[in-house]
Amino acid sequence: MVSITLTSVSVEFPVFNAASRSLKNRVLSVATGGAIDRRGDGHVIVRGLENVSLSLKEGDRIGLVGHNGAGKTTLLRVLSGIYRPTSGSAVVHGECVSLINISLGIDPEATGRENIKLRAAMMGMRPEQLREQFDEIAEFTGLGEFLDMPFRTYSSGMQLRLAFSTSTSIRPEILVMDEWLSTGDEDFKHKADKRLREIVDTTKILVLASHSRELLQKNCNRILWMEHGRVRMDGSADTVIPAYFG
Ligand SMILES: Nc1ncnc2c1ncn2[C@@H]1O[C@H](COP(=O)(O)OP(=O)(O)OP(=O)(O)O)[C@@H](O)[C@H]1O
Repeated sequence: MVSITLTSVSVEFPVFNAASRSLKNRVLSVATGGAIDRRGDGHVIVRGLENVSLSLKEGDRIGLVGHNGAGKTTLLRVLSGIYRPTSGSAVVHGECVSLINISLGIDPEATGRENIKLRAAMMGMRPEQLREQFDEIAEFTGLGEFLDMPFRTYSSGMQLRLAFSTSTSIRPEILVMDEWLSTGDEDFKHKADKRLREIVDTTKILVLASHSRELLQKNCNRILWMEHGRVRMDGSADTVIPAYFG
């Protein structure tokens, strides 16, 4: 059974060169950022997540919302094993793939074709699976002869096409992503939307951080509203989306 359980998870980032004297009077009345605190030893920390407990089960299509710095990326990183909680525990049952890093596995000097292989390998795709899917991935990029040019010669939209096409060729049980995947030119966006839909339909648990009401409405059935590293609201998309977007 695929599931994710977080119990009292906190993630703290020590900051060694903060102008700490000016932090004394910080109040949490501003919407952005996690809590800034000073530990007993005088060191300043930023709390990316504070005491988050969650249980995600099969069929959950979670949307993460919250202002800048609310803790969405930090939570995605905990779910995909990039960060370990400073305290508390995160237990993930199931194969989890995260699409939160557009530059994962990319070598700017290598060609597009080589980079498809590098990135696929970094995502854990097996060689025989890659051989089977390579032509389809290359075709989906729509990059034609540019696939034989070094990646550094690509525009940002072309880089995105390559990363998107490669990343979305796998079908994990748990998919953790943010909204970089939803950008690109109109032409590609249409193709990408359809591809995204297929992935969303086949994964058992989806966690998507986004500032786009439309994207969340289309893909999510449960929304977590993060604020200052805590969960402010957790409920159905119908309830939380109107509450957050106002
Ligand atoms: N490497 C780091 N060092 C110090 N503080 C960090 C680090 N990464 C994140 N933070 C802090 O943790 C808090 C949560 O950041 P996070 O990136 O999770 O926010 P977010 O909700 O993804 O924001 P956004 O919508 O802007 O992407 C912020 O206050 C941020 O300053």
